[in-house]
Amino acid sequence: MKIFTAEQIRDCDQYTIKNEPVSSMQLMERAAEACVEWISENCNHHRNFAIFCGSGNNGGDGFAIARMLYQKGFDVDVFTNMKAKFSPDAQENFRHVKEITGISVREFKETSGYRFDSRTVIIDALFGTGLSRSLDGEMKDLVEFLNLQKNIKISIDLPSGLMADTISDSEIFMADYTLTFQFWKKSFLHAETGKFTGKVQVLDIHLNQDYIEENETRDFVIDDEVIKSIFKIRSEFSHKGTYGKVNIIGGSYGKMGAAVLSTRAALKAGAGLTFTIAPKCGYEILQTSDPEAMFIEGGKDFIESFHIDETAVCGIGPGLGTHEKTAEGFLKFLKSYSKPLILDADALNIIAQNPHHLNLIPEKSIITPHPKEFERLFGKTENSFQRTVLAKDKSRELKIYIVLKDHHTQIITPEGMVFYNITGNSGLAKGGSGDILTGIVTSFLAQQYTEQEAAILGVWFHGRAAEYASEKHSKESMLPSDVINEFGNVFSVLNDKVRKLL
Ligand SMILES: NC(=O)C1=CN([C@@H]2O[C@H](COP(=O)(O)OP(=O)(O)OC[C@H]3O[C@@H](n4cnc5c(N)ncnc54)[C@H](O)[C@@H]3O)[C@@H](O)[C@H]2O)[C@@H](O)CC1
Ligand SMILES: Nc1ncnc2c1ncn2[C@@H]1O[C@H](COP(=O)(O)OP(=O)(O)O)[C@@H](O)[C@H]1O
Ligand SMILES: [K+]
Repeated sequence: MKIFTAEQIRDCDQYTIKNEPVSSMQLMERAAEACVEWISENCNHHRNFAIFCGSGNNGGDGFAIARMLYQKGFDVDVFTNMKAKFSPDAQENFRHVKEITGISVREFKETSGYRFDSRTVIIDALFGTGLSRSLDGEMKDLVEFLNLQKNIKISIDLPSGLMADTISDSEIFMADYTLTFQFWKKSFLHAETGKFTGKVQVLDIHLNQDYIEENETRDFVIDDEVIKSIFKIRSEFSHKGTYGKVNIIGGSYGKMGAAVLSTRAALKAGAGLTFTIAPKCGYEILQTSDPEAMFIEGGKDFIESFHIDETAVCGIGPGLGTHEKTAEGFLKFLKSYSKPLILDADALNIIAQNPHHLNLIPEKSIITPHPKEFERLFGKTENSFQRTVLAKDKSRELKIYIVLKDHHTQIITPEGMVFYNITGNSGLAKGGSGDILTGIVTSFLAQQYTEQEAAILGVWFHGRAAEYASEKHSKESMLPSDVINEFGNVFSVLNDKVRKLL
């Protein structure tokens, strides 16, 4: 799914109005209907709604939602600034609300005296994509006050105060759910701003497909369509050679688990042949834990020699350690190797020891830093938006793919495209999760996916397996091994998605 800027979304609305054609009032009606449908399907314990409406079209949505919820039998109270200069569509919808005697309309300033009982849901329709500056005065106070209430809160399109594309220092409405129209907004996907949205639900309001297809963006969300276009069904006329050779290179005394997890992830993600290059101290551990993989000794307690089969795809770093002999061997290997690599963890920490080492990374390699590793490699940035900008510069400069790991991991391509992942959860916030990702991506690259495809599919796959694992074990208790055990279920669903049905 494309991520558009607030400006592009406004253009898309206008294009739809002109070319569908549909009146702007009808489009607002469609947006409000989509919200009310979601609310009535999902709100099982609440009958009262306190709806806060601004003067622009977001407020217009709020008035229309108020009317529709009332017609469905819910109790509705509307809060607004009755003397505001409303947009024409908001004015029209406000008029309809005033005609309904069962809906009480109050001034914003009456909010503090209102009884927010526990059955009341607060709906925020104050500002949407039209927000142009930080909230101040009455609106700031109002959002501050609403944020103190314990009630369930739903934002329409965007939490008020949040900009669609950038970070701001505004007071921002803290939603439990955000019902957003048609597209993910970039700010939902970054930590500093995404924390205000709660669970995001994208509602299709049928904006014009021609506009969506023809207008360019460099930012995308990895949705089912993207995954379906990448995933390839395994051919029956195939053999282990068809699915490539993987070399997982990692492990050191005390950190052999990382190599075990990475190797097992590569195996279970479908690679044809998997080898683990690890120090001798890990021989028995690896051969017992992952008997399907072959062991190659790379040192005694840590890896010193990186003798690699040129026909293999290499994932280097999990549990590798940064012993000076390991670093020496790794850097020597990098100097003589030109095929794309997957580099993670200590492989990145060794590279980060000297900025000149960055140029040793073979073109088209995939590096998978978490924010701290990214900072060690490329320096500090002010916030995560700036980090993405820097990652785009570095991807282009070094001609590599950067998998910037986060709650919404980003895959950044040398061409400047950013793919945001929306699978996964905080159950992955545990040592070992990243090692699995390295195994998956290495496995997919060996299976003849391109670098871009392997990174996108791998990150999505890792997150989806984590979702299945958390359903069974909870986010707290699930272990990286549980995530690996869900790979089969992810593949089953993937195969069903792309299989031709009779
Ligand atoms: N026809 C359309 O274009 C559609 C628009 N929709 C809704 O319309 C919204 C966008 O509507 P608008 O463009 O009217 O914008 P908003 O409703 O977000 O509000 C913008 C208004 O607030 C003012 N404003 C901006 N920042 C402010 C601040 N910090 N303090 C006080 N006032 C401020 C602006 O001058 C403008 O009058 C979307 O988010 C969506 O909810 C939907 O109804 C779908 C269809
Ligand atoms: N809160 C979270 N939500 C979604 N994914 C997460 C979260 N926390 C961690 N992850 C994912 O888990 C992995 C952690 O990787 P990393 O920090 O390298 O772990 P380790 O090196 O300990 O295995 C990354 O893929 C990251 O995106
Ligand atoms: K809003």
